[in-house]
Amino acid sequence: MTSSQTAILGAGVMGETLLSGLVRAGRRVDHLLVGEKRAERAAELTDRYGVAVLDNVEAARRADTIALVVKPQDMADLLAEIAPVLGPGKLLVSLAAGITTAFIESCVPAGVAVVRVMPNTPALVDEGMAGISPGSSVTDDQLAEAEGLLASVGRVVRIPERQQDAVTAISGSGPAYIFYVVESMIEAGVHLGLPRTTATELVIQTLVGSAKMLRETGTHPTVLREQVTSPAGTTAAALRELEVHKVRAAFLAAMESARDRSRELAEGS
Ligand SMILES: NC(=O)C1=CN([C@@H]2O[C@H](COP(=O)(O)OP(=O)(O)OC[C@H]3O[C@@H](n4cnc5c(N)ncnc54)[C@H](O)[C@@H]3O)[C@@H](O)[C@H]2O)C=CC1
Ligand SMILES: O=C(O)[C@@H]1CCC=N1
Repeated sequence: MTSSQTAILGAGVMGETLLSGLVRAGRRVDHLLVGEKRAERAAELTDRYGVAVLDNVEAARRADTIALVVKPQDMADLLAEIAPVLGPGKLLVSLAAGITTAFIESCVPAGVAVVRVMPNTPALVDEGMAGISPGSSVTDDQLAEAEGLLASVGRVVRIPERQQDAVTAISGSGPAYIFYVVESMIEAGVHLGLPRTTATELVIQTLVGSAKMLRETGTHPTVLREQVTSPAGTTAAALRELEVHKVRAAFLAAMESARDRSRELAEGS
């Protein structure tokens, strides 16, 4: 376990997800620092984890690895604030959608290592999926350090940075699409007359079971779907309606839109 200090600047949903994962993974709380603009949120995190909350500049000065977990729109101001205490040897790990390593490098002194990551919220239960890409001056050890932060809360894949907007659209935003499908199926169950608690249990266990089949059998989803679809049966009737309502096309359009929005965030809008 590393003995160096890690700072998390911006401790909202994703910042706390990373913080809690590092704590669960056995990272010593006195090796973790938090910078958080909202005082009441900072107090909440100190209460919950016993972690020290400092101002951003002090946290960035003390830490070797600095996770940037503010909204993309807040990134330029945060970098301007901490740039004076950055220099070679510091590692910045950005979790922000859209923001490129080139942009971050342009805001900080030369020689600062920058790694771009796109995580997702299932990291909260150690089932996260993260895509990770190094900037222009990252050593193997620094990339491994950044990878280790995310590996403590799930899986990590190294990807070329040009794929980050697509990764954001698929796995970064992905849990929201799954939760949306789950909500829709529960509502449908209620519509069909099931008690809400029953519908909820049926849908969640079906989701978990299906996910486990995908992972454990390694069978292609098309084959698994065909196995459920009896000739002239109930599933075929349902799938025909999904095709009529262009659900597959809607998923493609939705993810293209997320990819495009990630690109726009890079331009500060
Ligand atoms: N929520 C998610 O599922 C995912 C979020 N992300 C990325 O993580 C980043 C954060 O997103 P969320 O946690 O959802 O947003 P959030 O709004 O919950 O958290 C952002 C936090 O940053 C704090 N903050 C803002 N400016 C600050 C500053 N200058 N210094 C210190 N703290 C500051 C805010 O008070 C807030 O607590 C975004 O860039 C987003 O693109 C990436 C993948 C998934
Ligand atoms: O919605 C967003 O912009 C962030 C990035 C990926 C998931 N949540």
